[in-house]
Amino acid sequence: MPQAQIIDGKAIAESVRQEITNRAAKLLETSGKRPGLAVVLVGEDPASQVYVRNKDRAAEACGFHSVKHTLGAETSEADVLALVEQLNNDPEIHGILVQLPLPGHIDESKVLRLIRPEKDVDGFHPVNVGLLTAGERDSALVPCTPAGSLVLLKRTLGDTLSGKNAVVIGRSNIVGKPMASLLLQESCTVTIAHSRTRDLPDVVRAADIVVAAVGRPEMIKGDWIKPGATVIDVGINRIPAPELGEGKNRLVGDVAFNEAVDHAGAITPVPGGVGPMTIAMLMVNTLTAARRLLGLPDEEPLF
Ligand SMILES: NC(=O)C1=CN([C@@H]2O[C@H](COP(=O)(O)OP(=O)(O)OC[C@H]3O[C@@H](n4cnc5c(N)ncnc54)[C@H](OP(=O)(O)O)[C@@H]3O)[C@@H](O)[C@H]2O)C=CC1
Ligand SMILES: Nc1nc(=O)c2c([nH]1)NC[C@@H]1CN(c3ccc(C(=O)N[C@@H](CCC(=O)O)C(=O)O)cc3)C=[N+]21
Repeated sequence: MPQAQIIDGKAIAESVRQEITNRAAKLLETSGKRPGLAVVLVGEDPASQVYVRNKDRAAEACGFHSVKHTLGAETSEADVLALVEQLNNDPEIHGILVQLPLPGHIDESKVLRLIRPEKDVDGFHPVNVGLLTAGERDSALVPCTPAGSLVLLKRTLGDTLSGKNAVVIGRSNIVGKPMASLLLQESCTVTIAHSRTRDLPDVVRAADIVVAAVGRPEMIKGDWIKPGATVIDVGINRIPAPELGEGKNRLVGDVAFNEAVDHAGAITPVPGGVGPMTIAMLMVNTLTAARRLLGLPDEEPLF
């Protein structure tokens, strides 16, 4: 079995961001408007700070108007809701993202439901979840990580997803469930696995496409992968890396990459796979939201 093709999420994300930069420049030319993205970070979670910084930088690089609101961990729920309301009504802002997780004293779903669906560039609002589930993907805003994972699958497999067995491991609202929706709409036969699934290795062995979104480092072993299957590893886990020095850690995915490369036909690396795509698809959603709020038709979808 030849070693798996490594799916270069970094390069594909860069090509998507380039396309968005071009489209935003044209929008500026024709309408004098820049897409506006507001990212809200509450608390000091280090990983969230990295992601929010990446998002802010990507938006700037795409020529967007980008605003970062950083609030202290003790900020009241009322203050967060008031900021969301202010952003809902800000004509310069077309996309709002409230970085998760929020501190425990704040009701996440209350905050997410307050975001105007048209500005919900995470695609977490029930209106967008409903549109996606109902198959009205073209009028929804689709969650960035599942959308990015689908772009990687299509760039790797072309339009051959129909009829393939797909196993999504994980059923979260931000990855697993919307990922399963997207794969179903591509006419895959979709299995959603979770912590109560029995005989998980055998379930995974039946899959032509595996999407791992569990949050457990290197849980999915190489011999769980059907020879030639395509593996999308969403997991981002920081594990101690003493070889890099005292107290150092490194990123690994949910898949035991070094084993899986000997079984898979194609696989995403961590880092450099799904992560950059999440950022790229946030740019896509922000431009889409801006055009719709400006009363302009959607452009050619990227997936
Ligand atoms: N690259 C990117 O852009 C992004 C990466 N991530 C990463 O993806 C991973 C998943 O995140 P998220 O979707 O928020 O997941 P959650 O932590 O919300 O949920 C984890 C899911 O995995 C399932 N699970 C846990 N243990 C097992 C097990 N032993 N066997 C099978 N299923 C199991 C859980 O099952 P149950 O429902 O039964 O509890 C749950 O559905 C994390 O590592 C996160 O960092 C997340 C978002 C974006
Ligand atoms: N409202 C909300 N929306 C999100 O989309 C959201 C969120 N909250 N909370 C957390 C998760 C996680 N997430 C990532 C974004 C970028 C990388 C990313 O850029 N990863 C790089 C590495 C970055 C690093 O160095 O850690 C890579 O995988 O190559 C990873 C993970 C978005 N999330």
